[in-house]
Amino acid sequence: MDSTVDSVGTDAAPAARAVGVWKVYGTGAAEVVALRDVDVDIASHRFTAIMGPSGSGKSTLMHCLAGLDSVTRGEVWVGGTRLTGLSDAGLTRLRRRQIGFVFQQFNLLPTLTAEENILLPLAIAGRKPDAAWVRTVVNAVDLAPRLKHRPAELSGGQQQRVACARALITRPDVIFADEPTGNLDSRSGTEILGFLRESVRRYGQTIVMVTHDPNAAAYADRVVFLLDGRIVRELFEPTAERIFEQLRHLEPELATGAG
Ligand SMILES: Nc1ncnc2c1ncn2[C@@H]1O[C@H](COP(=O)(O)OP(=O)(O)OP(=O)(O)O)[C@@H](O)[C@H]1O
Repeated sequence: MDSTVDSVGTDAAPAARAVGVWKVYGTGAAEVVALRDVDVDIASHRFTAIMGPSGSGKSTLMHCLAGLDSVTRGEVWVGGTRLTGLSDAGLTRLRRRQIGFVFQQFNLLPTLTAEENILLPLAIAGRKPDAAWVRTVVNAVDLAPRLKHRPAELSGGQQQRVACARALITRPDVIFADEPTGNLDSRSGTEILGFLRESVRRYGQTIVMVTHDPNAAAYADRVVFLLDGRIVRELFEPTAERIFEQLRHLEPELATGAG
């Protein structure tokens, strides 16, 4: 495990925060409380993983932190901006400028080349690419020979590397990665996790990743565990073994299966 980052504590202001966040879906008999009074600070220049059993609220928390979903009560901040209360246009602007996304399904535009996909967030924001930074990012994901290829001509791992480069190209306050290795074989998954880890260490990127996989979460500086909409534990400088141990307490059926 790369431990060049001193992962416990940082002087920088959090890159994102949830303060007393509740998320309730539906009403009456159909009501589901997905988040219950969640407080979390996402440290800047750190890699944070969110774990927990299915239905515990991981995706909901990520979507609320990223401004993709509204909260029922409480506040969400990204950088110095309070998301709660922003108009739809304001939220869209903030997502474009301050947030990057990596999805399980890659979500590349099929008609664009790898290079065009990578540069798309800059094009949408009307920003000129910084040639040196583009080169750095493309080399970091080892895609230089594939830039003119379309997604259908790339392997899953290569497509996810394009998606990572696209997320990094604007140097956002936070990159949110939703099961980024969920659709990849283990070798490609390891490459992606190595790249995410490196982007924190070398470029000071902030990353939040939802994952079910203890081996993936072990790349993070910190793992936050959700259960039934609440944050119940956290681990700093985690190992896969310690993460698995925590999950065994949260998921009794996993313990039975493992025993
Ligand atoms: N749009 C929605 N409408 C109603 N209920 C929802 C909606 N989205 C999520 N939920 C419910 O909120 C709870 C939390 O869901 P969420 O998807 O955040 O969990 P998760 O931990 O990401 O699960 P998984 O690991 O299975 O993806 C679940 O009970 C889920 O059924």
